[in-house]
Amino acid sequence: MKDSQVSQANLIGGEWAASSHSRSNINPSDTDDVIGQYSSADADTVDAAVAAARSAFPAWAAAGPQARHDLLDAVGSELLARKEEIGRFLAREEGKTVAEAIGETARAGQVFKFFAGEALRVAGDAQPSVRPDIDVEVTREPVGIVGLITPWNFPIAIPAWKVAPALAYGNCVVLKPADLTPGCAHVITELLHRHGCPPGVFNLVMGPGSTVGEAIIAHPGIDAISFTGSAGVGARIAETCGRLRKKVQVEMGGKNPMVVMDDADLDTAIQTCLNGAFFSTGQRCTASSRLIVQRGIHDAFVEALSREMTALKVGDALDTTTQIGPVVDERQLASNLDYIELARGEADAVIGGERLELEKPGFYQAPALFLGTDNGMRINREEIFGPCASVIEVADFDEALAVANDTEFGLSAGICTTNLKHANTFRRHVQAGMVMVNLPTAGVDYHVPFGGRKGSSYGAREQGRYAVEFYTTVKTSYISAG
Ligand SMILES: NC(=O)C1=CN([C@@H]2O[C@H](COP(=O)(O)OP(=O)(O)OC[C@H]3O[C@@H](n4cnc5c(N)ncnc54)[C@H](OP(=O)(O)O)[C@@H]3O)[C@@H](O)[C@H]2O)C=CC1
Ligand SMILES: O=C(O)CCC(=O)C(=O)O
Repeated sequence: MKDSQVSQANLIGGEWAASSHSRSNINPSDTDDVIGQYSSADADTVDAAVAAARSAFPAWAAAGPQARHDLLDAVGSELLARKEEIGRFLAREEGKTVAEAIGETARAGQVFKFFAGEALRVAGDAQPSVRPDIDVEVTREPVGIVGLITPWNFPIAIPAWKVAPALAYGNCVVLKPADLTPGCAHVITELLHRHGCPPGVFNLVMGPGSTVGEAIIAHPGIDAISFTGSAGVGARIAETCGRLRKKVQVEMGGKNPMVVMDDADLDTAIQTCLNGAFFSTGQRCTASSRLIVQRGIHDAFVEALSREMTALKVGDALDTTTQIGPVVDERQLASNLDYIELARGEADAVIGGERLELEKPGFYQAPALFLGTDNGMRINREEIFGPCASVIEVADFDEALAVANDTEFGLSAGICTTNLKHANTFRRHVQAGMVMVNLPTAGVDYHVPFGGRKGSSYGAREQGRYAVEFYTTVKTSYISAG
């Protein structure tokens, strides 16, 4: 145990509430480094959080835009001012590189600032009625109490992009972060608390999804659920919320295609694929896991990508020379290694993919490239969520587009090409919520909608001004002079 180890509590009704159970938060780059003990909530804690949120809701819903703006703006400013310190903490907790973690922290700060502005811009509609002497007004009201369930792979940005719009539009929040990475959500909680968030408006309940998450989903006092995570859990949550008549938004996995055409600039294609497939240790729902490469460029592409991939430095997330941090935990690493073993049977060849033993005890894996694969293989159907990508060779543009769309997912899709017709046709016909031309499939802006189609997403889009659709409900009023 190190000196920096802390003991962190949940926040219920504006009070820090330690539980009798806690969980050790472990650094995946160095499993001897215990970051702290984080309280584990239970169903009673969830009850208390929901009761606090319900009693705070009328005043917060009526608080008006200035108070909401000021709170979110203050949190955003502090995240930006402290992005390096908080970013290093994120790298230590989750394992992405310091540069990526500082970038993610800045993104969380920008998200809070963006929704501070949006709190001032909640607009309605005034329309004439089709009947004489009647006015119609369409206004937006908060949904109520929202339960937010977040994953470990963006431990500060995803809580930020759910919490900030929820509060901006006048909702009260119960947040359950991933049990692997509660520390970053705790940082946001501490900032909201210190910058004067009224008691009960925001509540933090840490602990496992199987107990705390389930209690949030089932709770009759929660009006809406926003979830990001695996496809299986997301689908079950959407079904349960449908049955319970709760508003729901689920963001799940991807099997994102990156098409490389013969006319692509090879350097652009290599940098785009390296980033999209392997950066952030491949632990992004937007990662490019299927590299669909046209025959004429295939051999040069494979040669250059293999060379660049094997040169990537895997190591301690806190070492600034590291390019690929560790996998988040032993379970995810074991799952990646199982897929790599499967690839040894399915693909013609596998480059990399070994477990690495480095100086510190951590969950290190060499990036893996699967060659000579086809789109029907399991490695090309299931989300792996590690630094692993397949190459699928195709004859022409039509085949590339058909392979890109032949998946149950539809989150992000990309194409590397210098041909405007290919770029435009791909943009129009690819079945994905986000399309990238000569850019990695991962790494998105904070002020525009984020989300997918088919098995990747269900419900209204997240982020940007489109977030208003999920976090508000519309009321249509008819007014006659009488
Ligand atoms: N789309 C994305 O961004 C992400 C996708 N994934 C995918 O999911 C796989 C597994 O990762 P994992 O972290 O286990 O993803 P999960 O879907 O299990 O976790 C996401 C969040 O949901 C919670 N949760 C889990 N089970 C339930 C439940 N029954 N009811 C309510 N909440 C629940 C988790 O809690 P807790 O973890 O605390 O128990 C966590 O907060 C990855 O390998 C990857 O394929 C994972 C993370 C992000
Ligand atoms: O690619 C990004 O910038 C965001 C990815 C993301 O939200 C996720 O992996 O959950």
